Formats: sequence, C-alpha cells, structure tokens
Amino acid sequence: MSSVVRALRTALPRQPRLCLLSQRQRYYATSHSEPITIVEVGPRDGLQNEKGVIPVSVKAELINRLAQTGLRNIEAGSFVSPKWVPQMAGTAEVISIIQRLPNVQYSVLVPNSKGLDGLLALLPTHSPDSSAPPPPPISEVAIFTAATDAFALANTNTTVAASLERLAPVASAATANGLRVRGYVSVAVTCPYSGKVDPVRVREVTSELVNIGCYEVSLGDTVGTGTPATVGEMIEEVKKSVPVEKLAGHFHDTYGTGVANVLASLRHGIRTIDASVGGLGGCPYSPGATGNVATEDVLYALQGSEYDVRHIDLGKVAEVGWWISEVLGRQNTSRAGRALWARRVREQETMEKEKARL
Ligand SMILES: CC(C)(COP(=O)([O-])OP(=O)([O-])OC[C@H]1O[C@@H](n2cnc3c(N)ncnc32)[C@H](O)[C@@H]1OP(=O)([O-])[O-])[C@@H](O)C(=O)NCCC(=O)NCCSC(=O)C[C@@](C)(O)CC(=O)[O-]
Repeated sequence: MSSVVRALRTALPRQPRLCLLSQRQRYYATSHSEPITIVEVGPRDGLQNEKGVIPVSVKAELINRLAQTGLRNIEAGSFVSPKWVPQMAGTAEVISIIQRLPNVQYSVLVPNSKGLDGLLALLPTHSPDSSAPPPPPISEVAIFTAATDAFALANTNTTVAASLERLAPVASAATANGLRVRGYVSVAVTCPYSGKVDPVRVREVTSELVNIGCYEVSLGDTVGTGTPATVGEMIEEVKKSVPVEKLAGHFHDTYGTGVANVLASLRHGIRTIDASVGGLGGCPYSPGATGNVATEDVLYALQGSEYDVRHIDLGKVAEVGWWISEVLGRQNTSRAGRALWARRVREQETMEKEKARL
C-alpha cells in the first residue's frame, strides 16, 4: 500500500464530502425529482454469501456506518437456520447492539415462525422497564418465497405453495406484534435450476404475498440475468394484479445489467430499489450469481435525474464500501465506488505534491 493511500485512509473521516452534481443538475433535481427509497440489503443479502465468519462487531459497525449516510431502510440480518446460512448466525446479538437512529427503519429476514419467534423474544411485550437495555430497533420483517418450486426447495426446503402456507401465519403474527411485513419473490426472471421464469407465475406469487399481508413485495432477479426488456416485461405482468406502489426491484449484477435494470424498473413505475454497499452479496442457493447492484452505482446513476436520492450521501456510502471491502478482504465491485476511490487518491497525491512544492 502506498504512503499516499495509507495517509488517505487515516484522513478519510476528515475529507470534504464529494460534490458530484453540477449547479444545473442540482436545479433540475430540486425542481423535478420524485423520491426514491433505497433499501440497503448489504448487511443481510451482502454478508450472507461471504465465505468466512464475520464477527458480530463488524456486522453491527457496518449497519451503524450505513445508518450515518442518509439511508433510511436497512436490512440488518436474518433469523434463518444457521445450518443453512451460517453467516447469518448472531443476528440477535447484532440487532441488540446496533445504535438506533430515529429516522432509519431496520428490518430482518425471517423464513418461518421459529425465525419470527427469535425476533419477538427480543422485543418488549409490555411497557419497557427503564432499567432494561433498549430493545432492538426492528420495525419490519421480510418473508421470502420464489417463483419456482425448484428454487424454493433449494433455498427453503419446501415448494412455493407450501412456503406460502408456512408464511401466512408468520405475516399475521408479525402484524399483530406491530411489525410491517415485506415480501420477496426470488427468481423473478430466471431460475438457476429450471431456467426462464414465466412472468405470470411471478404475478401470482406476488399477489399471494400481498394477500397474506405484505405491504410491499420485492421482485428479485436472484441470478442477475435480467435485462431492461425482460425485467420490464415481468413488471408489466405483475402490475396487472398488484399496484406498482407495492412493488420494489431487487437486482443482482451478474451480467452487468444491474443499474440498467434499476432504471428500467423506475421507468415502469417502481419507486423502491434494493441495493448493497460495495456490491456485496449473492444468494448461497443461486450458484454463479454475483452481488446485488451496488448502492453507490445506483446513487451515482440517479444523480441529477428526475429520481431523487439526495437524502443519501454518495460520498459517505462510498466510504462505507471502501471500509467493508477492506475489512472483508474482498474486491469492491461497485464501479462508482472504485472510481471515487481512485479520484480521491489522485486528489490526495496532488495535494501532497503541492505541499512538497511550497
Ligand atoms: C426455512 C428453513 C429453516 C427450513 O429448513 P428445514 O431443514 O426444512 O427446517 P426444519 O424445520 O426441519 O429445521 C431444521 C433445523 O433448523 C432449525 N431451524 C428452523 N428454522 C430456524 C430458524 N428460523 N432459525 C434458526 N434455526 C431454525 C430447526 O430448529 C432445526 O434444528 P435442529 O433440530 O436440526 O437442531 C431453512 O431452509 C432456512 O433457514 N433457509 C433459509 C435460506 C436463506 O436464508 N437463504 C438466503 C435468503 S433468501 C435470498 O437471499 C433471496 C433474496 C431474499 O435476497 C431475494 C433474491 O435475491 O432473490
């Protein structure tokens, strides 16, 4: 590591924020923009696919750092079987130690009643005792199924129909306990086991999730084979039964079409996008798929557009991406994140040269 890069790392928190919008872009963004919700799934979808065991302290720090960037929705982990996804073990501890920010919604993924019970055990059932530690700040659970039986069996050991039967009481119990319920439909474009997926099937499963109580359903291109054309076709089909306000887009970037698919889904009316800092992630049961579309890439692409994400600080998100990539010893797959890093190194080198010259 060069001395400039080392010095830069030490100096990171004191660096001025990156100002990436021109004055004209800022005017356009202010006067015409529509707010977009970014659901940051890095701490869950991102970390669940890492090879090594990640300490609880690192997971909690990732969530805390993300919460400081202006992101308002963070999926913090999952209460799934540790035999199936060992990387998510310790979620109870993680959510017990994160710092609650009042304007941030924290959620966790649950596959069944046992997962929900694990979460509910941590939440207060009566007026909180002032001497007790504060309860975890979870206000939402995410339940998940798939558009194909082959994927549902690989991911959750059950068929789609049986998973929906299993999830209905989970959704009711979560709602009864004051939690919002979000749903996911995996393999909404292609299934790694059974190939191209019929959009009609995606529509049916999405409707079922709404019927059992999901306020929103995230349509997952789990494998990341989607293109603006196939994603658009799928969304238009789903919209025949479910209002677009209840849909979100969840794209993996395997073929480099993640940002294009985000833009396509926005054009088709979706206003909530899942993304993962540093492009972390992938589903352990989707062989060959890479991480989610990177949060930094989405934020960069939407700057100055008619879609408003100005409440999220791209520079700060990029810093989190650099930090977590280094901690995990992995390559940062966010193109924008890498470019911003290179730019900062160049700026620092210029400053150093200037200082030496004076
Ligand atoms: C659903 C099960 C549990 C069925 O797994 P199973 O083996 O059929 O379940 P079981 O009921 O027979 O239980 C087996 C063991 O797991 C335990 N168990 C059972 N449930 C839990 C729980 N909640 N928490 C902790 N432990 C649990 C249970 O107690 C038992 O322990 P044992 O008696 O053998 O010691 C399993 O298949 C599972 O956990 N699957 C989760 C897989 C997963 O997390 N995949 C990644 C998330 S989905 C995703 O990434 C896609 C998404 C959402 O991002 C969108 C996209 O991109 O498509």
